[in-house]
Amino acid sequence: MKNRGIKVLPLNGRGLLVVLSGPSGVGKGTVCSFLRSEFPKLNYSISATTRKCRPGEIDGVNYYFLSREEFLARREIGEFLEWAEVYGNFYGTPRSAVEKSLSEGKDVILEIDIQGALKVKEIFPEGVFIFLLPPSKEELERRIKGRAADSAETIRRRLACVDEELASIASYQYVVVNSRIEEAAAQIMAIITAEKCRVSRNITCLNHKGGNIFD
Ligand SMILES: Nc1ncnc2c1ncn2[C@@H]1O[C@H](COP(=O)(O)OP(=O)(O)OP(=O)(O)O)[C@@H](O)[C@H]1O
Ligand SMILES: Nc1nc2c(ncn2[C@@H]2O[C@H](COP(=O)(O)O)[C@@H](O)[C@H]2O)c(=O)[nH]1
Repeated sequence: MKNRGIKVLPLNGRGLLVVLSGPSGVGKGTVCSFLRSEFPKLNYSISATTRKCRPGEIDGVNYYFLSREEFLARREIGEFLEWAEVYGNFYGTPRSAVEKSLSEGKDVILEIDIQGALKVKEIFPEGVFIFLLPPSKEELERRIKGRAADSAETIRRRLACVDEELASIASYQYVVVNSRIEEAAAQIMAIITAEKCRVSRNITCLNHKGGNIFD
C-alpha cells in the first residue's frame, strides 16, 4: 500500500544542528564514527585542525589537517563558524558545509569543545547541545591512556582540564553517559528524534502530496 502518512519537518524544512562535547577520551569520536556508519543521513561536520594527524586518521575524513599559517589565513577570511584553541592546537568548524546541510534540511552533528559549543549556541540558539560523560573518571583515564595516541604530557594536559570541563555541563541540554557505544549512540538518536518533533520548533506538517496539512 502507498504511504499516505504525514511528514513532519522541523524548523520549516531546515536541518537540526546537534553539538556533542565532552572531556578528551570520553569517546566522542568513537560514538560519532558509529553514528556515521549507522545513520548516514546524519551529516558529520569535519573540523579543521592544526593538530598532527594520529596513526589511522585520514585527512578529509577525521579532520582537515592544516598548518598553523593555513588555519590562521582561513580564520582571517571567516571560513570558520567557530574556532578555538584546545589543548594547545587550533580547531575550527568550516562554515559552508554546515550552512549548506542545514539549508538542505539535513541534520548536522558537530563534535567540538566547550568553548566552541558556547559560540555555536550564540549563533544557533535553536541547536541541540549534548554533553557526553564517562562512566567514571578512572574509566576516562583508562580510555585516554589506552588510545595510545598522545604523549604522556599531552594526556596529562588533557586530564588536567576535566574538572573545568565538567563544570560547564549546565550549558548543555542533555547528558549521555558513554558506557556502551551502541547505547550512547541510541540515546543521541533518541534525543535528535524527540527534538525534531518539538512543536515549538515551527514544524511544518506535509501531506503525501507535499502540501501543508493545515492549508
Ligand atoms: N563506550 C566505550 N567503551 C570502551 N572504550 C571506549 C568507549 N568509547 C570510546 N572508547 C575508547 O576510548 C578511547 C577514546 O575514544 P575517542 O578517541 O573516541 O575519544 P574522544 O572523546 O573523541 O577524545 P578526544 O576529545 O581526545 O578526541 C578510544 O580508544 C576508544 O576506542
Ligand atoms: N571548538 C572546536 N573544538 C573542536 C573542533 N574539532 C574538534 N574539537 C575538539 O578538540 C578537542 C581535541 O580533539 P582531538 O581530536 O585533538 O583529540 C576535543 O574536545 C574535540 O571535540 C572544532 O572544530 N572546534
